[in-house]
Amino acid sequence: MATPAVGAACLLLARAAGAPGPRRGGGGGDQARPRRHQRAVRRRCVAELSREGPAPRPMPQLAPPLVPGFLAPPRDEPAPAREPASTPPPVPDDGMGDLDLGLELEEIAENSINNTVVVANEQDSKIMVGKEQESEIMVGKEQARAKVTHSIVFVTGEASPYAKSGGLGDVCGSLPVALAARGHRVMVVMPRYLNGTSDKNYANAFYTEKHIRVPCFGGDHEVTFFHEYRDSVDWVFVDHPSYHRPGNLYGDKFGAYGDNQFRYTLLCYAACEAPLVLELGGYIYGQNCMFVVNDWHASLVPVLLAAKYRPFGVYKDSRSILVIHNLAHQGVEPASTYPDLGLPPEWYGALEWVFPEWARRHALDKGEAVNFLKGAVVTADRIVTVSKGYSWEVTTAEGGQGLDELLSSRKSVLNGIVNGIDINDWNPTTDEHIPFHYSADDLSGKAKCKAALQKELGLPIRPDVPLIGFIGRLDYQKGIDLIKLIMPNLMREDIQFVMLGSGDPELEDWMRSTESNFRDKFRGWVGFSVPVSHRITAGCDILLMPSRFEPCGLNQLYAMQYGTVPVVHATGGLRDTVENFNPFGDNGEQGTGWAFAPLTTENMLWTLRTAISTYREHKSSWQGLMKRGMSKDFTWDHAAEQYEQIFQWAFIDQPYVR
Ligand SMILES: Nc1ncnc2c1ncn2[C@@H]1O[C@H](COP(=O)(O)OP(=O)(O)O[C@H]2O[C@H](CO)[C@@H](O)[C@H](O)[C@H]2O)[C@@H](O)[C@H]1O
Ligand SMILES: OC[C@H]1O[C@H](O[C@H]2[C@H](O)[C@@H](O)[C@@H](O[C@H]3[C@H](O)[C@@H](O)[C@@H](O)O[C@@H]3CO)O[C@@H]2CO)[C@H](O)[C@@H](O)[C@@H]1O
Repeated sequence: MATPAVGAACLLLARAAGAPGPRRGGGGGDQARPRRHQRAVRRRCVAELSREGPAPRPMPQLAPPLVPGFLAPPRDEPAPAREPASTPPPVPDDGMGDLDLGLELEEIAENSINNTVVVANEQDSKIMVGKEQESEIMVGKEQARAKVTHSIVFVTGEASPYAKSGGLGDVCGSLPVALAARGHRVMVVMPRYLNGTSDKNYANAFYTEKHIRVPCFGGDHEVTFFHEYRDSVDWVFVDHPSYHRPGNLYGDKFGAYGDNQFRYTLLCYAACEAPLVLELGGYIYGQNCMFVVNDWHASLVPVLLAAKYRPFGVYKDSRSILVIHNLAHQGVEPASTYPDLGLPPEWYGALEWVFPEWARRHALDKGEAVNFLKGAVVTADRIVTVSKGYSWEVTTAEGGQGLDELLSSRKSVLNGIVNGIDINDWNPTTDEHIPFHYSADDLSGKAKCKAALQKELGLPIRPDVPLIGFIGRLDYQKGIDLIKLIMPNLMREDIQFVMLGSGDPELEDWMRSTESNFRDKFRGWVGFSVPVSHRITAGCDILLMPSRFEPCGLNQLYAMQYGTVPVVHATGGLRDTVENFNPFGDNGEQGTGWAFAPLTTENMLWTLRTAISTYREHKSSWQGLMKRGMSKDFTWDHAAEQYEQIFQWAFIDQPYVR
């Protein structure tokens, strides 16, 4: 396996336009120090590594005795009071089999290799995974099982329904459930955000009585763990006062929180400890885990595994996979913050990031920074992007946001897997947020959803007018400024347009003013509302997504599932998932929407007009587009199977070590 040396990864990496930068003075502080320091410690490190290391920690057993994590406080310390629980926490399925079915723990242990349970055949598979799960995913379809199961630890800044700011929350809320349904033992570690709007979402999570002290940012910071077992997944919530604040997950109206680096450093340390210290359903997860680290918030995990655990013999048999949902957010802060992270000085090179001269703020700015995501690109055992198209784009100067050279150097371990959708949440035959249900066989409910949406929004109720929708974060990525440019032209057409989004305040204001200028045609719903997003997806005829780049995109998948025809910029996951309409295909009409390129206002307008005239003048073609989209299988099971292949490859290779 290509495991680039950290030193070799100290490239001078250009920051592409739009890539995140340090918020304080272009690197700030004493910027020369880390590099000098790094050279000195690298020399020291070589000497140290050639000496005999400390005695390895005992490997954990399948059953207790437990191996406490490094950061667990001494056992005689008083534990904080247990949060009163109205009902006892449910007993999780340990993923190791239902002992009532006749298997003894020892027998399972004998069958296990590296803590993975090898399933010989379908019959065994039913036994080994224990209780049959009543997941709704299984409705109408037998649940497929993994051939080899693992202990999987997802680490993420958000997971639906607990906390969601966008697509990352959707994926981390449903992929773990899909993997658990296939027989894996799955834990998700994320912050316990309180004092925002989501407190009630954590109501069933109970205090575990475990607390650890994280040595970083000049002190020992106590974090505690809460736990909920739901949908066969162990949802673990890391609790710390810095996660308890009004505003959204990552910032408030003044911008991103200044201490995000601290908040997600805590999360990463806690995630490394959780499998060692938490007895969930009576068992720890132990040291043979598959860490799935998502985006920059979780990116310190593979660095910690390599720098702070493996040198002491811990997590030697674990592997880590970095899942890149969006390269636009990398967690970049001034180089002077490196000592705050509690990492050995010699690991500075793994996170080192140097801005090109043009991106520096003043003549004395050396552009030195630390970059969390880069640290994971260097140290993760494998890398996954959320579509195949994006896995190529990130290796190009245009799409790599400054990490393209490094990602190219890791091509042999880089794959793309298109996201799935949670059909328990996003299903027009059962959706609890929409007023009428429908399917490809009977679309009458969709027409009723459209009328209900028009009524709800105060638009004229007209069945034949094309209703176009947009849903998304109001961010440069999503190309809303281009929608803004075509709006005067579009408003001359006999159409209706509804936008749901929040983010950039200028775009929010533009949505409000466009609504007041075109009261019979345009609605701008400023804010974040999951129910409204469902009703727009069901009620619209067309969904517009002119994203500049889109690692995967979920709204176009939801749209197709709901018979809403997507019109998208052919980029990343949008190009991978939306098939261009072709009225003259080999077997008749083909395609599920329109994917246009290049991304220009003329092209977008022209494509939208083509879609509008197809809607108006070619009703049967339109029905074909709707039905082909609705018949696509975007369920998570397919993606989950592909993730299993990545797990297998990761375990075949040696883990990252220096
Ligand atoms: N105002 C609002 N109200 C209610 N719901 C709203 C909303 N704004 C957005 N949403 C919801 O947030 C999600 C957005 O998901 P996307 O995948 O389209 O984009 P996002 O850029 O957030 O995700 C990133 O991660 C995902 C997951 O990997 C990738 O698909 C994507 O390309 C990448 O940019 C959808 O569920 C959408 O309905
Ligand atoms: O699910 C939606 C996206 O959520 C994540 O993106 C967030 C990002 O990780 C946060 O750091 C933050 O981004 C701020 C950025 O750090 C800051 O420099 C400035 O540009 O403002 C940004 C917005 O506050 O918020 C992002 C969500 O808005 C996740 O990483 C993405 O993959 C998801 O697309």
